[in-house]
Amino acid sequence: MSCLMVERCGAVTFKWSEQNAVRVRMLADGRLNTGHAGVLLAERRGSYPLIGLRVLNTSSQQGEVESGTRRKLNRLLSFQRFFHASRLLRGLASHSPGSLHILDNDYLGQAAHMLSKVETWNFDIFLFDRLTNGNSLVTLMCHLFNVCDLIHHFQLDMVKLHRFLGMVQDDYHSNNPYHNAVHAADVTQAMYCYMKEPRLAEQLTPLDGFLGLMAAAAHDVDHPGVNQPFLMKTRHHLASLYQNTSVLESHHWRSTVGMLRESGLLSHLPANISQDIEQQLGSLILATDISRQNEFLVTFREHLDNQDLDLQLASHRHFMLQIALKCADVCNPCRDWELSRQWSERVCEEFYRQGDLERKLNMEISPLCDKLTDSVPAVQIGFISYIVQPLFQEWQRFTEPSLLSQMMMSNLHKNKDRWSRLWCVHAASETQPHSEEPGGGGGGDGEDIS
Ligand SMILES: Nc1ncnc2c1ncn2[C@@H]1O[C@@H]2COP(=O)(O)O[C@H]2[C@H]1O
Repeated sequence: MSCLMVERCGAVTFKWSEQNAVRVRMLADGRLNTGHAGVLLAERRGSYPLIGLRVLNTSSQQGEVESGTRRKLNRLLSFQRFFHASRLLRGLASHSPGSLHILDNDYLGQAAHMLSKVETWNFDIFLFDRLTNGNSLVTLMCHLFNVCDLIHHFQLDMVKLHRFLGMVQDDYHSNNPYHNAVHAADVTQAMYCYMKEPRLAEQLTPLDGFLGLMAAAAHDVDHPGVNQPFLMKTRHHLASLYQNTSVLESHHWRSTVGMLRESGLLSHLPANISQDIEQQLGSLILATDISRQNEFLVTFREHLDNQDLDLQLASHRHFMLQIALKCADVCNPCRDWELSRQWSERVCEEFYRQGDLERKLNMEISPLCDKLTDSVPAVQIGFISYIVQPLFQEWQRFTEPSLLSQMMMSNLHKNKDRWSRLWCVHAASETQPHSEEPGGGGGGDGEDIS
């Protein structure tokens, strides 16, 4: 028992202890300088380029940036790769098949108990992540693939599946407060709940189930923790690669395709099938671009008004998978308050970090990213009002309405009221008479939210 505890603590310590973190970072920097990691990682990920954040020299107005900041920026997008490589070199890959063995039986028992209720809306993904020692995404996906009979249906090789899921989980940045593997697991759990909605479940094929879960798990992989406008204004090479259009989503998709090919997960399928899967995954992941919210909402509303959704048509099922994934991606305000509040704080923390970076670089601070003026309650009220509520109103109509969608709407209203009360308290405590009005949403992406 004590031996197990030491190993378990060791695993956690490796991830979080500042001392070890510094060591890993120094290793990362060393490799960055010698270029060894570039070689090593290029071998591991042949399909897409190593990311280096080139925010420097973007504008003469920005002036000189001190070298410490320069180093930090270089790390912003590449650290995960170096971190992962260093773990591989030391045989510490978190997704090794035996990784759960270092957990107490007690923890495993509780995690298994949670999985037996995976379709419940108050599933606590933060607790599940702790119980699985940070392996929530891999553990959840393996479980869902089993219960949906996808392993048997697609004759998947379990080793390859585990390897693929491990790569996906590891390529999320654990130092992002919001866009990390726990968010991916949360979206996957929500997606599963939505695919279980009677109106959808009756019609979905195994391929739909496979695509829905895979897209949810991978939809934000390798997210750098800053948004598209930031990548554009800093002239990041991904922005030029994807011509300033769905830059992050395109990267999430192409990264997923790279990992699929590298793991060989679909290599036993005919080429036309695996190509179709890659394309459909792309269409699903690209639909999560929040700047396309209005486009999807209008089409969804039209279908509902005309009552012309025919879920026996593959194209209509695909559209509903896109909508379900979009709902899952922004469903955190529909969760119970305690879960919802944590996501709200995390997403705002990520916005504020971007804002702090922009301030440091003498750049204009992006909407919602200024911790001095954009309070969490104000950001939440705007996001709920302009993004979440309009989408979930239509989703509720689609489900005719189901118990789940009624519960989500009830949570949404309660959470909005609670943020409104908190906003009043916050506004009253502000000394300046011109405290901000609640508004905006969606992470300052300049999205169309009319
Ligand atoms: N609780 C929240 N408050 C504000 N914005 C959010 C919240 N949850 C999600 N978002 C935004 O919704 C966006 C959905 O797409 P992204 O993952 O690119 O980035 C996400 C965030 O910018």
